[in-house]
Amino acid sequence: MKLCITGGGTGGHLVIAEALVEAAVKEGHQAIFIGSLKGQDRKYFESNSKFSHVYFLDTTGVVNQKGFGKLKALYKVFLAFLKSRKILKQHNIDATYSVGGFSAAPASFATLSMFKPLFIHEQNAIEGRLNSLLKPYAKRFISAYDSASIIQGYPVKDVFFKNARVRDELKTIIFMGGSQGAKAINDLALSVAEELKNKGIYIIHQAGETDFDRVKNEYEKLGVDAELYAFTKELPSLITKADLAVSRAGASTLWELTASGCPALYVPYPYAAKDHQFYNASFIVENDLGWCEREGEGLKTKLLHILKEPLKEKSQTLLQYSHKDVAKKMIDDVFRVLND
Ligand SMILES: CC(=O)N[C@H]1[C@@H](OP(=O)(O)OP(=O)(O)OC[C@H]2O[C@@H](n3ccc(=O)[nH]c3=O)[C@H](O)[C@@H]2O)O[C@H](CO)[C@@H](O)[C@@H]1O
Repeated sequence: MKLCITGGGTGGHLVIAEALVEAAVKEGHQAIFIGSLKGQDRKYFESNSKFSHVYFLDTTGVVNQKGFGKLKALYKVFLAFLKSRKILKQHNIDATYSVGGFSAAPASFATLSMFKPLFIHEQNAIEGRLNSLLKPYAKRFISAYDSASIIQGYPVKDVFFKNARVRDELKTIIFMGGSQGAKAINDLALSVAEELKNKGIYIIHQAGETDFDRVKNEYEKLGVDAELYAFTKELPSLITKADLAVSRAGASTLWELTASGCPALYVPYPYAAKDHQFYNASFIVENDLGWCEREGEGLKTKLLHILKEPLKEKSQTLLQYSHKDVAKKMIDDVFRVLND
């Protein structure tokens, strides 16, 4: 089977594309990638991936544009749609899996225009605009937050399950800002760094590329020896080391922490479309698996309170909420649909 995987923009979409291509290749299939020149698509797949071919088309987001900008963005999508049709034909693609984000639009529409099946993975608790638009025409709509989804669970990498463990005692804390870093989480970490040091709690901190130097300087001024990263491919092993996380509620990170059994305080990105990060974290709070607090004055107090909370029960229960082999199930499902 020859698949096209499309979409991206941020790490949260791209890790799903990565999980899918890895599962596809493992099952003896081939996959190409169609993404955008904008966003993080090239950083993830340009020089190192399991895709047989990768294409980065000239597209930008449409929904956030106004007036002439919107027309220009739509025209770019149209040109990329024509290009995608050529690419899909050239590779004789059987089906397309969209992982969402604006860069998914051209290849998704091209797939439908060629009467090939389109599969969609929605990462978030609130549907993205493009995903909602395409949903009625898709063969499948897979989401960890939808009880009607034919496949349950989130396609988390195996490594998180392999190294999962029950957290009992708070020795190490990890601060994570998602694929782009988060200033609010960086500021929170710095505001409690001395207290953590005094309690003997070791700090791991993924600060993002743009704020990295400032955060490094601040830790130096405070005399706190934190293990600091801008962006790191070592996140799975860092999460394994941690007993508690303070994190944005990006869907991939949230399900990775869940699979790992690491309880977390989620601080949703306040400007996420339709506040989806808050809703991503809602099930964590509703099921007493962790905590969620919006940015603002109460955040530091909340974290200091959580430092005294027991972790074991939450950690144990988190492990029961994870589903293994979801990416493989998604690929097997495409194969089944094509051979029905
Ligand atoms: C600001 C925004 O709109 N963010 C969205 C984006 O988040 P974002 O791109 O931050 O995505 P997630 O938190 O879902 O995933 C980030 C991924 O990058 C990995 N990682 C991160 C940092 C690092 O240094 N190294 C590393 O490997 C994480 O392990 C994870 O696999 O996509 C998610 C999935 O659609 C959404 O839920 C988020 O709301």
